[in-house]
Amino acid sequence: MTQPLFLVGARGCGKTTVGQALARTLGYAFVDTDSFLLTHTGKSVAEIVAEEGWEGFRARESDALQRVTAPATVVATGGGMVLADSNRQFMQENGITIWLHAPAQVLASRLNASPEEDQRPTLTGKGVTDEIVDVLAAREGLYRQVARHIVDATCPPDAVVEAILSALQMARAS
Ligand SMILES: Nc1ncnc2c1ncn2[C@@H]1O[C@H](COP(=O)(O)OP(=O)(O)OP(=O)(O)O)[C@@H](O)[C@H]1O
Ligand SMILES: O=C(O)C1=C[C@@H](O)[C@@H](O)[C@H](O)C1
Ligand SMILES: [Mg+2]
Repeated sequence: MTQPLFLVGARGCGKTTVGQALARTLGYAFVDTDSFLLTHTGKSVAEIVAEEGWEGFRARESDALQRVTAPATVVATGGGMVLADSNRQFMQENGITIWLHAPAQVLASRLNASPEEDQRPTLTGKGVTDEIVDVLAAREGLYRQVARHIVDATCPPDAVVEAILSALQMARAS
Protein backbone atom coordinates (compact mmCIF):
# COMPACT_ATOMS: atom_id res chain seq x y z
CA MET A 1 0.00 0.00 0.00
CA THR A 2 1.62 3.25 -1.07
CA GLN A 3 -1.43 5.42 -1.67
CA PRO A 4 -1.19 8.85 -0.03
CA LEU A 5 -2.98 9.10 3.31
CA PHE A 6 -4.89 12.35 3.91
CA LEU A 7 -5.68 13.29 7.51
CA VAL A 8 -8.67 15.62 7.88
CA GLY A 9 -10.47 17.11 10.86
CA ALA A 10 -10.97 20.26 12.86
CA ARG A 11 -8.24 22.41 14.38
CA GLY A 12 -6.67 20.57 17.28
CA CYS A 13 -7.77 17.06 16.33
CA GLY A 14 -4.11 16.09 15.90
CA LYS A 15 -3.56 15.93 12.14
CA THR A 16 -0.01 17.28 12.46
CA THR A 17 0.90 15.41 15.67
CA VAL A 18 -0.59 12.06 14.67
CA GLY A 19 0.47 12.46 11.03
CA GLN A 20 4.14 12.72 11.97
CA ALA A 21 3.93 9.60 14.15
CA LEU A 22 1.97 7.69 11.51
CA ALA A 23 4.51 8.55 8.81
CA ARG A 24 7.38 7.45 11.08
CA THR A 25 5.67 4.13 11.77
CA LEU A 26 4.94 3.44 8.11
CA GLY A 27 8.28 4.76 6.82
CA TYR A 28 6.32 7.29 4.76
CA ALA A 29 7.16 10.92 4.03
CA PHE A 30 5.20 13.47 6.06
CA VAL A 31 3.87 16.77 4.73
CA ASP A 32 1.58 19.34 6.28
CA THR A 33 -0.21 21.79 4.02
CA ASP A 34 -0.05 24.60 6.62
CA SER A 35 3.73 24.09 7.07
CA PHE A 36 4.17 23.81 3.30
CA LEU A 37 2.58 27.25 2.87
CA LEU A 38 4.68 28.71 5.68
CA THR A 39 7.87 27.40 4.06
CA HIS A 40 6.95 28.34 0.51
CA THR A 41 5.48 31.80 1.14
CA GLY A 42 7.49 32.73 4.24
CA LYS A 43 4.14 33.83 5.72
CA SER A 44 1.98 32.48 8.51
CA VAL A 45 -1.71 31.74 7.98
CA ALA A 46 -2.52 35.00 9.81
CA GLU A 47 -0.25 36.99 7.48
CA ILE A 48 -1.69 35.40 4.32
CA VAL A 49 -5.24 36.06 5.55
CA ALA A 50 -4.38 39.68 6.45
CA GLU A 51 -2.98 40.27 2.96
CA GLU A 52 -5.25 38.12 0.77
CA GLY A 53 -8.31 37.29 2.87
CA TRP A 54 -9.54 33.76 3.61
CA GLU A 55 -10.33 33.39 -0.09
CA GLY A 56 -6.66 33.86 -0.92
CA PHE A 57 -5.60 31.40 1.78
CA ARG A 58 -8.12 28.79 0.59
CA ALA A 59 -6.83 29.05 -3.00
CA ARG A 60 -3.26 28.60 -1.78
CA GLU A 61 -4.12 25.57 0.37
CA SER A 62 -5.93 23.90 -2.54
CA ASP A 63 -2.82 24.36 -4.65
CA ALA A 64 -0.65 23.07 -1.78
CA LEU A 65 -2.79 19.92 -1.49
CA GLN A 66 -2.09 19.03 -5.11
CA ARG A 67 1.61 19.86 -4.87
CA VAL A 68 2.35 17.80 -1.74
CA THR A 69 0.40 14.69 -2.78
CA ALA A 70 2.74 11.81 -3.62
CA PRO A 71 2.90 8.05 -3.09
CA ALA A 72 3.91 6.80 0.36
CA THR A 73 3.15 10.17 1.95
CA VAL A 74 1.05 11.14 4.95
CA VAL A 75 -0.59 14.52 4.28
CA ALA A 76 -1.79 16.51 7.30
CA THR A 77 -4.32 18.92 5.82
CA GLY A 78 -5.50 22.25 7.18
CA GLY A 79 -8.75 22.08 9.14
CA GLY A 80 -10.67 23.82 6.34
CA MET A 81 -9.32 21.75 3.45
CA VAL A 82 -12.65 19.93 3.17
CA LEU A 83 -14.58 23.15 2.45
CA ALA A 84 -13.88 23.06 -1.30
CA ASP A 85 -15.72 20.37 -3.28
CA SER A 86 -12.68 20.07 -5.53
CA ASN A 87 -10.38 19.29 -2.57
CA ARG A 88 -12.75 16.60 -1.29
CA GLN A 89 -12.94 15.08 -4.76
CA PHE A 90 -9.15 15.24 -5.12
CA MET A 91 -8.60 13.43 -1.80
CA GLN A 92 -11.21 10.80 -2.60
CA GLU A 93 -9.67 10.11 -6.00
CA ASN A 94 -5.99 10.23 -5.03
CA GLY A 95 -5.60 8.47 -1.72
CA ILE A 96 -7.18 7.29 1.49
CA THR A 97 -8.77 9.95 3.68
CA ILE A 98 -9.01 9.56 7.45
CA TRP A 99 -11.06 11.81 9.73
CA LEU A 100 -9.62 12.32 13.21
CA HIS A 101 -12.81 12.74 15.16
CA ALA A 102 -13.00 14.52 18.52
CA PRO A 103 -15.76 16.46 20.28
CA ALA A 104 -15.69 20.24 20.64
CA GLN A 105 -14.80 20.10 24.33
CA VAL A 106 -11.60 18.10 23.67
CA LEU A 107 -10.61 20.31 20.74
CA ALA A 108 -11.24 23.51 22.71
CA SER A 109 -9.15 22.31 25.61
CA ARG A 110 -6.19 21.49 23.31
CA LEU A 111 -6.51 24.77 21.41
CA ASN A 112 -6.73 26.81 24.58
CA ALA A 113 -3.58 25.08 25.88
CA SER A 114 -1.70 25.71 22.62
CA PRO A 115 -3.42 28.48 20.62
CA GLU A 116 -0.67 29.10 17.97
CA GLU A 117 -2.56 32.18 16.84
CA ASP A 118 -0.24 32.86 13.89
CA GLN A 119 -1.33 29.59 12.32
CA ARG A 120 -4.88 29.62 13.71
CA PRO A 121 -6.27 33.12 13.36
CA THR A 122 -9.93 33.43 14.28
CA LEU A 123 -12.38 32.15 11.69
CA THR A 124 -15.53 33.71 13.13
CA GLY A 125 -14.40 36.42 15.54
CA LYS A 126 -15.67 34.31 18.45
CA GLY A 127 -13.57 32.87 21.26
CA VAL A 128 -11.92 29.47 20.77
CA THR A 129 -14.59 27.43 22.57
CA ASP A 130 -17.62 29.00 20.86
CA GLU A 131 -15.86 29.01 17.51
CA ILE A 132 -15.07 25.30 17.52
CA VAL A 133 -18.73 24.45 18.22
CA ASP A 134 -19.80 26.51 15.19
CA VAL A 135 -17.03 25.15 12.99
CA LEU A 136 -17.87 21.54 13.80
CA ALA A 137 -21.55 22.16 13.14
CA ALA A 138 -20.68 23.54 9.71
CA ARG A 139 -18.08 20.97 8.76
CA GLU A 140 -18.84 17.61 10.37
CA GLY A 141 -20.90 16.54 7.36
CA LEU A 142 -17.99 17.36 5.06
CA TYR A 143 -15.44 15.44 7.15
CA ARG A 144 -17.81 12.47 7.25
CA GLN A 145 -18.49 12.65 3.53
CA VAL A 146 -14.84 12.70 2.46
CA ALA A 147 -13.54 10.14 4.97
CA ARG A 148 -13.01 6.49 4.13
CA HIS A 149 -12.15 5.88 7.79
CA ILE A 150 -13.18 7.70 10.96
CA VAL A 151 -10.99 7.25 14.03
CA ASP A 152 -11.40 8.36 17.63
CA ALA A 153 -8.82 11.12 18.11
CA THR A 154 -9.41 11.64 21.84
CA CYS A 155 -6.88 8.99 22.96
CA PRO A 156 -3.11 9.58 23.05
CA PRO A 157 -1.34 10.02 19.68
CA ASP A 158 0.21 6.52 19.65
CA ALA A 159 -3.23 4.97 20.18
CA VAL A 160 -4.66 7.09 17.34
CA VAL A 161 -1.87 5.80 15.09
CA GLU A 162 -2.72 2.22 16.10
CA ALA A 163 -6.41 2.83 15.33
CA ILE A 164 -5.51 4.15 11.88
CA LEU A 165 -3.24 1.20 11.14
CA SER A 166 -5.89 -1.29 12.16
CA ALA A 167 -8.57 0.47 10.06
CA LEU A 168 -6.24 0.34 7.05
CA GLN A 169 -5.41 -3.31 7.69
CA MET A 170 -9.06 -4.31 8.07
CA ALA A 171 -9.93 -2.52 4.83
CA ARG A 172 -7.10 -4.32 3.00
CA ALA A 173 -8.26 -7.70 4.33
CA SER A 174 -11.90 -7.23 3.30
N1 LIG B 1 -4.21 12.55 20.53
C1 LIG B 1 -3.83 13.63 21.23
N2 LIG B 1 -3.87 13.62 22.59
C2 LIG B 1 -3.51 14.72 23.28
N3 LIG B 1 -3.08 15.89 22.74
C3 LIG B 1 -3.02 15.95 21.40
C4 LIG B 1 -3.40 14.84 20.57
N4 LIG B 1 -3.25 15.19 19.28
C5 LIG B 1 -2.81 16.46 19.29
N5 LIG B 1 -2.67 16.92 20.55
C6 LIG B 1 -2.25 18.28 20.95
O1 LIG B 1 -3.24 19.18 20.48
C7 LIG B 1 -2.65 20.34 19.91
C8 LIG B 1 -3.08 20.46 18.45
O2 LIG B 1 -2.56 19.35 17.72
P1 LIG B 1 -2.20 19.47 16.18
O3 LIG B 1 -1.44 20.74 15.92
O4 LIG B 1 -1.55 18.19 15.78
O5 LIG B 1 -3.65 19.59 15.54
P2 LIG B 1 -4.05 19.84 14.03
O6 LIG B 1 -5.21 18.95 13.75
O7 LIG B 1 -2.86 19.69 13.15
O8 LIG B 1 -4.54 21.37 14.05
P3 LIG B 1 -4.59 22.45 12.83
O9 LIG B 1 -5.82 22.15 12.01
O10 LIG B 1 -4.69 23.77 13.47
O11 LIG B 1 -3.33 22.28 12.02
C9 LIG B 1 -1.13 20.18 20.09
O12 LIG B 1 -0.74 20.88 21.24
C10 LIG B 1 -0.94 18.69 20.27
O13 LIG B 1 0.17 18.38 21.09
O1 LIG C 1 -9.90 25.13 10.41
C1 LIG C 1 -9.43 25.97 9.60
O2 LIG C 1 -10.14 26.58 8.80
C2 LIG C 1 -7.97 26.18 9.62
C3 LIG C 1 -7.15 25.27 10.24
C4 LIG C 1 -5.68 25.37 10.22
O3 LIG C 1 -5.12 24.08 10.00
C5 LIG C 1 -5.17 26.33 9.14
O4 LIG C 1 -5.24 25.72 7.87
C6 LIG C 1 -5.96 27.61 9.14
O5 LIG C 1 -5.76 28.26 10.37
C7 LIG C 1 -7.45 27.36 8.89
MG1 LIG D 1 -1.91 20.91 11.81
